[in-house]
Amino acid sequence: MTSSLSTGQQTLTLTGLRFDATLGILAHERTDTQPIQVDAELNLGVQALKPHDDDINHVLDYRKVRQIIIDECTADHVNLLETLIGKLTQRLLQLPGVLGVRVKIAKLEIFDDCEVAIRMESGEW
Ligand SMILES: Nc1nc2c(c(=O)[nH]1)N=C([C@H](O)[C@@H](O)CO)CN2
Repeated sequence: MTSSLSTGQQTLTLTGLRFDATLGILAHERTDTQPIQVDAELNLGVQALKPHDDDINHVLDYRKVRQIIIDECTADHVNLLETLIGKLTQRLLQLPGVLGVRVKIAKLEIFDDCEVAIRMESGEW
């Protein structure tokens, strides 16, 4: 990694993004939506400490990342959390400038006594 007083390792994070999706193997999970929560970290690599032109067009807009997460997770029914997190990870790795992805997807209403979730780390970290 380049070491300089004018650069740093940058990570874009979206935490606690909640929305409804159709996901799971049970009969009601095929017909009804359920709440899920997505946490995502995108490794943007070494960046200037300050963007040189302060222009939204020259950074990865987190509004776009948020919408991609929602769209990817709500596009189709899938049986497994593992399938969903794989699809989402692949999509986020395609974004410009993204070197690595860490994603966690939690189903919020499966158990009363614990949260159930899956986490994936892929690419460069
Ligand atoms: N490893 C997994 N185990 C289970 C999943 C899953 O996606 N990955 N899903 C279910 C059901 O859909 C669950 O929502 C109901 O218990 C069960 N186990």
